Amino acid sequence: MMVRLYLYRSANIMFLFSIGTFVKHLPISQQNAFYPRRINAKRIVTTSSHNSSCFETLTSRQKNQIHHYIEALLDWNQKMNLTAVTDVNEVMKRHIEDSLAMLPPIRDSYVSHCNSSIDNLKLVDVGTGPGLPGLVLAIACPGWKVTLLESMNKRCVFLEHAVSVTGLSNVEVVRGRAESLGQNDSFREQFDVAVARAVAEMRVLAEYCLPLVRVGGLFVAAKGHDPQVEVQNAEKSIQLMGASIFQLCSVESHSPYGQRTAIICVKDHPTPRKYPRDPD
Ligand SMILES: C[S@@+](CC[C@H](N)C(=O)[O-])C[C@H]1O[C@@H](n2cnc3c(N)ncnc32)[C@H](O)[C@@H]1O
Repeated sequence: MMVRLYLYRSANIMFLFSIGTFVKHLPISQQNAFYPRRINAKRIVTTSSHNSSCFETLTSRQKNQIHHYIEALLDWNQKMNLTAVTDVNEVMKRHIEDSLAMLPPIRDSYVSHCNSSIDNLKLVDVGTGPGLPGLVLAIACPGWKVTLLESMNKRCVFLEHAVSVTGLSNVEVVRGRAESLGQNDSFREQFDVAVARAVAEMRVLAEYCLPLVRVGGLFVAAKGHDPQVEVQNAEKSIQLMGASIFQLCSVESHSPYGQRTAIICVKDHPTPRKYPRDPD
């Protein structure tokens, strides 16, 4: 009897585990059929996958700029820790294509939601590191005004060098912490879009990024294929910052990371003055 009960329970656990694993690997839009009430997003969409790489759509001038950037990145990487990737082709796939993959969701959601032209958008990349995705987006969209925000001085020195070798005139490098800039009126609520990739979990990122976004603007976080729990844990923080989750967008990236998710939040109200809080 005991053995039968044990076998029955084990079979149930195995079944639930395999369903969980199966669901985790579905695109976001289909995952939500299994978790209908988990995330309070206004739209759950999957972008069409791109058969050709985003890089191929760039002009030859832009492709050259990307090549100069990669050269500088790998050269300086020998002296300072900028990336774990050390091969040109890998940088192209893991960093360039992965950054460019964020463009369609940014463009689509901005055009469908924000009442201003996308051509001269003001974007801040929070925790840009060596310029990802911000510097790559600045190359792809020369009409945008891009601010690269980074707290580490030596990375900012590299960023200034990268801006110089690529000949970009639409990029400003700012050294500082997002928590401080969010309380500085020259930056607070001054951007149409804030982006962040590989900086912190969503709950923390919301407090870094949303104070910088104007009312009606967007915060776009680049995440992996399974951000459900992270997003759920961040819902309260996003609301506190005056925003709501507008869209979860699966992005077919040409990078080896495969499917990525763009989490898109829209700023509905001004952020209360006490946010972002001082980390010290
Ligand atoms: C893991 S790196 C990711 C860099 C880049 N976004 C990428 O995708 O490769 C995180 C970067 O965020 C910076 N950073 C972390 N917290 C920050 C903050 N509060 N304000 C500004 N930069 C921050 C770090 O110095 C680091 O360069």
